[in-house]
Amino acid sequence: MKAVHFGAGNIGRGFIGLLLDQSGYEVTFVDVNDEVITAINQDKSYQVHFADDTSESSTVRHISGINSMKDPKAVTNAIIEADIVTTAVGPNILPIIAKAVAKGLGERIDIHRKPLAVIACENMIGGSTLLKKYVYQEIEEMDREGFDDLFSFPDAAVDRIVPNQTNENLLDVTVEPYYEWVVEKAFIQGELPEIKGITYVDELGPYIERKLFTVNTGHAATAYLGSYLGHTTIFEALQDKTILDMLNGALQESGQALIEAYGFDVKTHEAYIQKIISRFQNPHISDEVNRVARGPLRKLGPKDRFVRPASMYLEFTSDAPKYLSKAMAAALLFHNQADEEAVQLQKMIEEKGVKTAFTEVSGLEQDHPITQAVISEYEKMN
Ligand SMILES: NC(=O)c1ccc[n+]([C@@H]2O[C@H](COP(=O)([O-])OP(=O)(O)OC[C@H]3O[C@@H](n4cnc5c(N)ncnc54)[C@H](O)[C@@H]3O)[C@@H](O)[C@H]2O)c1
Ligand SMILES: O=P(O)(O)OC[C@@H](O)[C@@H](O)[C@H](O)[C@H](O)CO
Repeated sequence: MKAVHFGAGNIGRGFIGLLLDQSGYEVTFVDVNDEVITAINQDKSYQVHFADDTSESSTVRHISGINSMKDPKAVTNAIIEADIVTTAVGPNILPIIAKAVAKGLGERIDIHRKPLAVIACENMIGGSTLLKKYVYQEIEEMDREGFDDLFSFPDAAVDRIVPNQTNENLLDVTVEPYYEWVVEKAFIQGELPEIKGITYVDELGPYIERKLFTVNTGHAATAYLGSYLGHTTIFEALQDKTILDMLNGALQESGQALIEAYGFDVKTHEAYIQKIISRFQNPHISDEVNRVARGPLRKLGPKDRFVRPASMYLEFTSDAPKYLSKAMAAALLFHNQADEEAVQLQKMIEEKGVKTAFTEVSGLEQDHPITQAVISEYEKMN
């Protein structure tokens, strides 16, 4: 069996590539990082190390790489032969890879009619659905029916902390042992891909929102508050009791919103929260605040990890959530010259004022209770 995976980065190598290899797939990584692709083709294997007391590792073999900038035809050919296509490139890159996916699927359909699932493994709601939208923008109207018959874009939730890192061997990657990969099976054409570690569900909504609004809400809150208070790593930030308390507060707020929306069991959800906090406190992982805080414009967006759970919270209470608001204020105070979105956000704040900048990014009105709470926290913190 053959898999094409876009994005040979942290999650690509440390999670999706590993599980595909363990499930018997030959994995072709597609990336624009020439150093990584060259190393994949030279070494033909790499090690995934698990960050715990055991220090165990797993070898990923049967891999090859394509630099999509240098050899787009090879990407098309790989998609023609693929039994599954996956991505882990980041939400902003989906419109870019859509062209290559559309080309590959378009040529594939002329050659054979085997169904294919394309699964975007990104931290967002509806990642595969969005990729499908971009792919369909690249094809002729008359080709859509053929695509609908054969190709599915099941949405997914992926969870495994893989920090940025430098290792002696470029391709090796250290990951936390925990993982979860949930895929919506409803619209998959043909047989469900057999991949060790995937949980197929009928409806992804509760799973992706629980993951994004607990793991990523908590992670981002820790990162922005950590950055504000001068910490460098997530582990270090959580040694600070003020931040740990705020993290707990934010996860209680998003937790109440999730329990109200999806009827999760209160005790089970509390255990989920505590498990996640303990994952953030893994002493074997050094995860930089700047990685977790990356892309504040995306993270403050209407459907993302702060605004959406805060809005859900407000639906059943009369007050804006205090801790989520503090975390959003800290996001507005996030400075990192190496992060394009952070630079852009600070420029917006400087030019338009913080309130207008926040409303433009979050999609909330100026007089919305969440806007008011965030700006009031910002003024206290600035
Ligand atoms: N790292 C984690 O802990 C983690 C966990 C769960 C989900 N995710 C999600 O996985 C996705 C990837 O995150 P990551 O941490 O692996 O990032 P990363 O930066 O380590 O990897 C992204 C890779 O995509 C490649 N890329 C960029 N443009 C490309 C293009 N046009 N075509 C092909 N490849 C391209 C980059 O060169 C890089 O190798 C994101 O959506 C992230 O939210 C990350
Ligand atoms: O990847 P992002 O930028 O959406 O979020 C940063 C981290 O919170 C994220 O990568 C987590 O490590 C991951 O989602 C854990 O499953």
